[in-house]
Amino acid sequence: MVLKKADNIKCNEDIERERKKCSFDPLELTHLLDGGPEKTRERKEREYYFLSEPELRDTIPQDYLSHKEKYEEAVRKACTLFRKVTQLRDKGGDLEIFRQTLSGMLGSAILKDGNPFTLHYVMFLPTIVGQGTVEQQAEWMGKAWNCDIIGTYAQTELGHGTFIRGLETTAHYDPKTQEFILNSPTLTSYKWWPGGLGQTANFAVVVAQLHTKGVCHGIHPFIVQLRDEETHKPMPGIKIGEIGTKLGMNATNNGYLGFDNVRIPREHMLMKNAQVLEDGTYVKSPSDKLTYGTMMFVRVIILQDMAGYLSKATTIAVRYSAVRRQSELKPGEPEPQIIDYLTQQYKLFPNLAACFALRFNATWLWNMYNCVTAELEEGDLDRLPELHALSCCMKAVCTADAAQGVETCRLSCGGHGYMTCSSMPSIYGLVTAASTYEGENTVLLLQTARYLMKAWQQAVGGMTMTPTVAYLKQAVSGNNGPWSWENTTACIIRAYQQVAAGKIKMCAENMDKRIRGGICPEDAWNMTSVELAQCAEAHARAIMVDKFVESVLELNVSPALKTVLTQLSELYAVYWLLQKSGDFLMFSDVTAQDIASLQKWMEVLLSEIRPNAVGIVDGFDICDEILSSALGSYDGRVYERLFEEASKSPLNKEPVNVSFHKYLKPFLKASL
Ligand SMILES: Cc1cc2nc3c(=O)[nH]c(=O)nc-3n(C[C@H](O)[C@H](O)[C@H](O)COP(=O)(O)OP(=O)(O)OC[C@H]3O[C@@H](n4cnc5c(N)ncnc54)[C@H](O)[C@@H]3O)c2cc1C
Repeated sequence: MVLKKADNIKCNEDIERERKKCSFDPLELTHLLDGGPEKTRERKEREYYFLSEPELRDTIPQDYLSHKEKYEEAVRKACTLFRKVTQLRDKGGDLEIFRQTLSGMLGSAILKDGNPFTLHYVMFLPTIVGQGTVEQQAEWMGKAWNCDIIGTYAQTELGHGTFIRGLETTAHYDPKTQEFILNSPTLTSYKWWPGGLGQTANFAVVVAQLHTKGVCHGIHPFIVQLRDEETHKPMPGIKIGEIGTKLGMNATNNGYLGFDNVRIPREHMLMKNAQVLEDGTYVKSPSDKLTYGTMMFVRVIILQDMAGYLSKATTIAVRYSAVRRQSELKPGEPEPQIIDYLTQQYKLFPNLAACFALRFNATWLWNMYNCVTAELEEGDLDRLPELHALSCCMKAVCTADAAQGVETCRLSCGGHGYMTCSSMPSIYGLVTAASTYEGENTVLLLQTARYLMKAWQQAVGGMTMTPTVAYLKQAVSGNNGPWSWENTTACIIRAYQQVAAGKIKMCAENMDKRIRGGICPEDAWNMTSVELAQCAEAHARAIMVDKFVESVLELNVSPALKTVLTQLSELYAVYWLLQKSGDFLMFSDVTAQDIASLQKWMEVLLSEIRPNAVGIVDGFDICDEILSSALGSYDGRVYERLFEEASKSPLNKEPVNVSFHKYLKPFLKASL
């Protein structure tokens, strides 16, 4: 399909019939998701501006390129892309252009296997803003913003990713020259993973252990020049390269980096928080937590991206399921559309619902992030732990659910979902990486659990609780009020909170028992950590269900759309309850009979959503160029497109491949 839907496109008949069945206006949904008709128009204009640019199109599918060619193509496209982005920005465009073209749907349509410039915008620039002094910002921001330099963020090392205090790169201050000397003392101290580091970036924010006056003050960020600005050759003492091929994101140019007595001026340490004075005196940061700022910002963006990628996967899977006919439901009758199998609906619709859950929760967390940062500017750090705990567990649950969701969507497309031209493999590659980067998911859940353990103690001690853990008070008092189960979201939300509180309480008790039994707190923590990670997940699910339901309730949309969104929020709530039914039976007032009636409710919801499924994904309004999928295009011409894609294989360009003469024929004729 083209960027603008032409009237003369001949669509597959089944998909056309689906569109006629829709009970609401998909355009209203599009406007809601974009934030209004004007925003939709702006987005589409932007998509047209970029996607109609011939230089940004693939001449042959990327999968047929070598690793080196993929990278070179990615750099070519990234330069064209950001030239166009800069032109738009200079005409008064807002920051949303960067979001859309970097990590958003548009960006992943143009650079399908990752963008070697992403780290420059997503980590290098924000770190300078977040951790640089006003003078440092004045010096570096202009250069970085105008792409006079390209930066990356080098934190992870070969030996340490999660445990950043264990990083081994050193930065020793030399007061005589007022320079830091950077070194990689061991093999495991080599930086490993930073995007764009391999052959693209010429500068980096490097995280290293700061030593001054013979004392190590822990990790701090430094701006380091990696490559000469003219020749792009590595600077003296810099050992640099690319780490090799990966499951996905093969064009992001992830790199390694080592230092051999690399000297940088004192002013290159980012000193908004901690400082080193000329004579080497160390001035501590007012709060260690200030350095969390950039990380949290990125996590919120990750949530928004997960919602986008899952919307892409569900659009492909739902449209394909409407076109595909297979087997028979009743003997002798025509083959049904596979979307009519309840098991298929069970694969697709909870993921359709999750797209909205992720979106609404990303917006909610974004608003909270903005409030807390405003409070931070005023010196008020009170809500920082709550925000940090939320961003950790929500990032973990959303990325894990999105990866599982994309994989389920791929499976729902049968064999054709395994083809790269379905786009499912590349979407999965992008999404599953997010479970590891920006905080490994289990580790993040355990960070939230640490907060929840403290919150539990506060609730037990009768202290005032912040809103997102206020439900613990009820669990402490044991006063649940009069209770009879009804199949309503209000009841379900309460049950989710009971589960989270029950699991948190159980962890606190198990920790306590172990410690009282003579086990040291650290070992008790490790021994309880499976349950601790699960209690953080339960907390995230309680929040996500609550915020999804609340967001839909507050929407000012037509009754027809409201009904659909309500069904989706109910499905999301019921689906996850049934997935975790053991927990609900153990910790909430839900009984076995209630589970049976909830199962029925879920089946009803699946059948209610069924006629609107294609309308809902049409409402996501992801154009064919962005979907880039033979299975998911608007016109539903799946089989024609699969053939078109196969014809692009270089192997089909010649009737007989050279290997026949070289190997196959001698083998066949050898009379073994
Ligand atoms: C696609 C991609 C892009 C990346 N980009 C960058 C980048 O631009 N810049 C950068 O600096 N880094 C980057 N990284 C690195 C990334 O930040 C790390 O991989 C991540 O922080 C996890 O660290 P690790 O790989 O050392 O895993 P590990 O920490 O070694 O984790 C391995 C296992 O150990 C477990 N584990 C570790 N610690 C604990 C604990 N305390 N308790 C319980 N279990 C634990 C984990 O749960 C996991 O199962 C990238 C990674 C990927 C995959």
